This record gives sequence, structure tokens and C-alpha cells, in this order.
Amino acid sequence: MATSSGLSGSSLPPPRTRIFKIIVIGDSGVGKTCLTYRFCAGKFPEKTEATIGVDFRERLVEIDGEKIKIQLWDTAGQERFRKSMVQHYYRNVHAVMFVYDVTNAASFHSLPGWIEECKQHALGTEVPRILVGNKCDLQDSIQTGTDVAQQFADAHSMPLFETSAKNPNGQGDGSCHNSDHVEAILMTVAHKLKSQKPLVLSQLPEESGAAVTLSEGRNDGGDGTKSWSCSSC
Ligand SMILES: Nc1nc2c(ncn2[C@@H]2O[C@H](COP(=O)(O)OP(=O)(O)OP(=O)(O)O)[C@@H](O)[C@H]2O)c(=O)[nH]1
Ligand SMILES: [Mg+2]
Repeated sequence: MATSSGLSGSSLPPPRTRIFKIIVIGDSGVGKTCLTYRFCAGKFPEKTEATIGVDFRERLVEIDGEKIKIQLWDTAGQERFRKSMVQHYYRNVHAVMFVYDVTNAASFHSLPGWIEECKQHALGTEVPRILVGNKCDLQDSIQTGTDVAQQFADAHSMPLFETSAKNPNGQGDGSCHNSDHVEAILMTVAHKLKSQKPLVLSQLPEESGAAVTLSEGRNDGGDGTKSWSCSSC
């Protein structure tokens, strides 16, 4: 029977809740934190700092009557903040979201490097990947157009989504004409995973290794974010 025992922990999901681990990777500043925050907290964060190690954000969704926990691993784009954590990102991954900033061509040109990193961590080809061009609310500053991005996505057999973590509805000044809502993008991934994945019961503490410490200091309260940073970074 469930008791109020501290060991069981009230934050554990009920048994049989499927957990989909989706890692979000890309250059520093492309908006990984804002995108994951948008999906899990439903809003654009007023202020972000460079992610150190990895932040977890979770959201329980219901798909076809089944409750599924979408666990987003918001990784650090800066090499110095990620190097000792990388192997943890790739363990038991169900899907990968590559993010670039449509107003920063360098972040688009970095994508082959991020794809290569996945390869080096033996990510199976069966793991779904998607490409997300963020900040398309900044229509006047676009450096990577849809055509070029679509060619790249096709060459790597990934669907392309263009979106804005800031203005997901495409309203207001200079917003995208055909942007995808962050919500719709992640629900698309979740539907795909639901149709192909067996039951997954892994819990966050089992993901941790000796070099990982739980850092409560960076929790921003109320949005379900848990921060882990590398003790040696
Ligand atoms: N206009 C606009 N700005 C955005 C958008 N998404 C993020 N930003 C801004 O871009 C900057 C970087 O966003 P972050 O989400 O912190 O970037 P990150 O990819 O997590 O960076 P690292 O943690 O260093 O890897 C912040 O100033 C955000 O406010 C967007 O959709 N539109
Ligand atoms: Mg970040």
C-alpha cells in the first residue's frame, strides 16, 4: 500500500507510466532551454543563463488515453559545460532534437558536428531525430532559409520544423508565416515514440553516475526543472 514513507517519494510517477527521454542538442544560444521551458512550463522564460551540465524538464501528457511522461534533457551547448556529461545524455535515449537558430548561420553549420557526436555515442538509426530551426519570430534576421534547411533535413532523413520558443503562435511583429508550435512538435515526437516503443520504466536517479551531483541551487521553481551539473565542471 502507498504510505507517506519518505522513501517512496511523492514525485515518483505511478507504475507503468511510460517515460520518453528526448535529448535536445545544438550550439549555445540557439534556444534549447527556452524551447524545453516553453513545452514544460507553457511560457517563454524571462531570463536564461547558459546551461551547465544538463537540466531536466518533464511534462505528463495523455495520448490516446495513456499517460506518458515526456522527459526533456536540455543539454549545455558550450563544450566546457558539457564534456564530462556527454555520456549521460546518450544513455537510453528515445529521440533526439537537433536545434539551430535560424538567425545564426554558424549554428546551422554546426549541425554535422552534433550529428557526428550522436554517431560516436552509438545512437541507433532507429532512434527518431528531428531538426528544429528556432527563433523564426525574428523574420528580418533570418540567415538560414527553409529551403536550405529542408535539403539538409532530407539528406539526414529527419523532419524539419521551424518554430519560435518566444512567439509560438506566430503572432506579433515579424513572426513566421508557417511556424510550428513547440507543443505540436513535441507531441508529434511523442506520438511516434508511442507507436514504436515498449514500456519504459527508468527513473532519473538510475541515470546518474558517480560523477553527477544533483544541484538544487539552479532549480527555478514550479516548472518541474531539475538541474544536474557535473561535479568536475
Ligand atoms: N527572439 C527569440 N529569442 C529566443 C528564442 N529562443 C531563445 N531566445 C533567446 O536566445 C537566448 C539563448 O536562449 P537559451 O534557451 O538560453 O539558449 P540555449 O540553447 O539553452 O544555450 P546554452 O544553454 O548555452 O546551450 C536567450 O536570450 C533567449 O531569450 C526565440 O524563439 N525567439
Ligand atoms: Mg540552455
